[in-house]
Amino acid sequence: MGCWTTGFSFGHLRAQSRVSVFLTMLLLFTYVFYCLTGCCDLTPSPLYERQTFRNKLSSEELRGNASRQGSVDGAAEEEDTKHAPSDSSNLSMANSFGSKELPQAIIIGVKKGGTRALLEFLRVHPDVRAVGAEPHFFDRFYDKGLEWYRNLMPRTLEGQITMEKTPSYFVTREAPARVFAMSRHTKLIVVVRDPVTRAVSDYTQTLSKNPGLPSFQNLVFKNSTTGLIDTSWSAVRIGIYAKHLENWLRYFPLSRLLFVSGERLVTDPAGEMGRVQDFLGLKRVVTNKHFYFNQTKGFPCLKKPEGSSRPRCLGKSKGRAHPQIPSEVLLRLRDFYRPFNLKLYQMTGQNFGWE
Ligand SMILES: Nc1ncnc2c1ncn2[C@@H]1O[C@H](COP(=O)(O)OS(=O)(=O)O)[C@@H](OP(=O)(O)O)[C@H]1O
Repeated sequence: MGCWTTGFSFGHLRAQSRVSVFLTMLLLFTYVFYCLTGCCDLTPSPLYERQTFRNKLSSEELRGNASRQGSVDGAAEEEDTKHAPSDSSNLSMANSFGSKELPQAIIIGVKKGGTRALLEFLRVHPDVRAVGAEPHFFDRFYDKGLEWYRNLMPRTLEGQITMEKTPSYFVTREAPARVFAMSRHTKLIVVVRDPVTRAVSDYTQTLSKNPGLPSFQNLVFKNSTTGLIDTSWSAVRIGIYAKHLENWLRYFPLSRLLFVSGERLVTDPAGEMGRVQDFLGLKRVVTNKHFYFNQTKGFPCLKKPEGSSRPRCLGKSKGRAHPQIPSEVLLRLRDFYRPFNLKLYQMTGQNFGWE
């Protein structure tokens, strides 16, 4: 009886150790497989970075994103999770090679100019790696330091360009000095759009979040009888491009800046992309064959965006219908902007054709 009990215990123990060896092997195998698919980054970014970046920095973009299917406007981090399985594993692989670098080129503005479209079009280029969400480093999070900023960037290989877009940089007083302190060689891209349409687009976005907002005409005038425009309203202020540009030219020569026409980005995306690729010193890879005009959307869309095998347009928050604004209000605003527009044409040597 005693012998039987002892024999049983040994057998039991042997079985137990076999199970634990099996479990250890299984764990090891799973870990190795996990790493091979690029999911175990050896230099993981701090939890703060991941959470804050997703939840706070890009909240506007991510919020828009959550409700969309098959769109590319918003944080790429979120979008990547919506790709087909093969696409996402390719992306994980891509994310595990190379090193994180500070951006060599930044889309600094302007809000509602077409910055998302430009970034997504650029991401088609194999030599461009860009962070999808807006980091807001040079305006809101500068005190977090350059290392924090660099950690937000995707990994790049030799010869690839790191990019980001945060349209509010263009109108941030401190931004030029800060970007200059990072690198005087940073290439700066500004997508400009008719300031009147831009103001209406800006207003439309705010209205979509706050339906109780006063009317455009109520906000645009300081004094509606005299027709005095309220330049303290950000929707108006952002469109005084020449003023903001003066601020950048204190630090950067004009040759470091490229002005993209927001209008032509819609009517001739390949043409504008040609200029952008030249400016960035890239081969002209993104061409006409990458775009098609989507009649329903009313905008050019990508045949195959980065990491996807399906054509995709930007989401619902891009290309919204604008509310009807009385024509006399728009005319008054147009008069207001005219001298600033002419100044911009003179400063840049480009006529954007806004009447
Ligand atoms: N291809 C394509 N698809 C959709 N939308 C396009 C495209 N190209 C330019 N646009 C215009 O981009 C406007 C939004 O600009 P931004 O992306 O700079 O907006 S944001 O500042 O990031 O919120 C957006 O403004 P609204 O039309 O007022 O919504 C569009 O007119």
